[in-house]
Amino acid sequence: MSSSRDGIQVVVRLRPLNERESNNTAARRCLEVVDQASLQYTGRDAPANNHFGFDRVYGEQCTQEEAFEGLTETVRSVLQGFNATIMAYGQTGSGKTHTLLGDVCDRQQRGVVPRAVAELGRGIADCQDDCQIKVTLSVIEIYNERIRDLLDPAKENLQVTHDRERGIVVANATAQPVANERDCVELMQRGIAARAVSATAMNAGSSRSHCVVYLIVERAFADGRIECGKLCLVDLAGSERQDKTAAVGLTAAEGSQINKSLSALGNVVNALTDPRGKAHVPFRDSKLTRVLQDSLGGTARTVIILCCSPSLLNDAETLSSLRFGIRAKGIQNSVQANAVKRTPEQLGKALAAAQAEVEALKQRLALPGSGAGSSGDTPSGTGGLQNSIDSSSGPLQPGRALGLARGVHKWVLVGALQLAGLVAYFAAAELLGCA
Ligand SMILES: Nc1ncnc2c1ncn2[C@@H]1O[C@H](COP(=O)(O)OP(=O)(O)OP(=O)(O)O)[C@@H](O)[C@H]1O
Repeated sequence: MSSSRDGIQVVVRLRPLNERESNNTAARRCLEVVDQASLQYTGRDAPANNHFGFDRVYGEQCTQEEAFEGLTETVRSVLQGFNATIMAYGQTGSGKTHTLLGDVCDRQQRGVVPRAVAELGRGIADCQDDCQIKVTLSVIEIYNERIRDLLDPAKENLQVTHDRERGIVVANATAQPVANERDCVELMQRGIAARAVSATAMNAGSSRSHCVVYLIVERAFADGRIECGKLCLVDLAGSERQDKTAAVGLTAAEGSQINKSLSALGNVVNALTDPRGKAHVPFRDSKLTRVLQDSLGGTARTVIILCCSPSLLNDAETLSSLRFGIRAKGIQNSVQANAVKRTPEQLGKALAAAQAEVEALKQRLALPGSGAGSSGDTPSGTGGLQNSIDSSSGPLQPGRALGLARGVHKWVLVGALQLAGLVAYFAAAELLGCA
């Protein structure tokens, strides 16, 4: 299966100053947009080079529609069997939930998630392939290191597993089939309403959990193949300083869990971009990083939306988000489509074909004069493989050329035999459901 090395895309979105920030006498700004792909940090403790470049920078006047425009290709790739992740990152109150969800019922104000649902709907309508398409929706939250199913909140300690056809998944999370955009939006609203939210001094509707919406698209073809793509939309809880949020009791405890999982995320990003390479990547240090394992350094197309406050009151947090984003931009994913799932009939056919190949190769190895069964002093054994070696190897001595070809011929045949055996093994294992 082919894959391409793709850097994680990082875009920045500035939110407008809020009332408290614009009323504050010290309400100066810490960020200036320079152009569509860069900005300047003008806050305190500015680094020597205070220009930061990203894949795209959206200023305070950016509409929800504009914020989504650059994401359509990523969303549509799910219809070709890719995994894609769109994740909002930033301090508390910086606009993550506004960007990802917005006002789900308002066409102007709806955010990335409902727009992605609509985009998938358009992609399905445009699809020319002869296939049946099924879309399922799951909504989960990671709250205090436990994964809760927001479509069935009684399920509250779900586990993360790896699945061959879909990559990293939350096992046993409700995956509700959805027939149209309206179904999907209604269900999403139900899930989001069950999410843990509290009021803090920084945000009246502060999310106390990381929320992940999964849209899984399965395309079943007439020949039995099933292609599966997964769109993972992540609204992270925001990092917060207890002195600023004025959180106490449960809200403070939640804040410390949020910070802990975000620092695990930072550690994963640091390990993946360690210039010395080969660092251990601590994905298992938190549920959040485990859920994001195929999005960070894995096979998914990933876009991070850095949400930032441009107010000087939040300069330290904004600078920290910019630094996180620059680091994350250095992560390389090996983007590749998911494994195609096959029906038992198809697997049976693959198994029979592999067995036939094994038999044919065994017979060929046993044939006198094949040049592969013995140490190779038979005069023939000059198949297509040898011809290609002879012609590509230049003016070799005849004896040497023949010896080399015989050796290679033997090992290629043995290798092919082993490969065919492996194909047969995996086909049988998958057929029996134990792969
Ligand atoms: N681009 C924007 N335009 C207008 N209002 C915005 C924008 N971004 C955020 N807001 C407003 O700012 C407030 C905080 O935003 P939001 O709840 O999205 O922050 P958050 O980053 O999700 O915070 P938390 O991490 O605490 O959940 C909300 O009232 C939201 O409507």
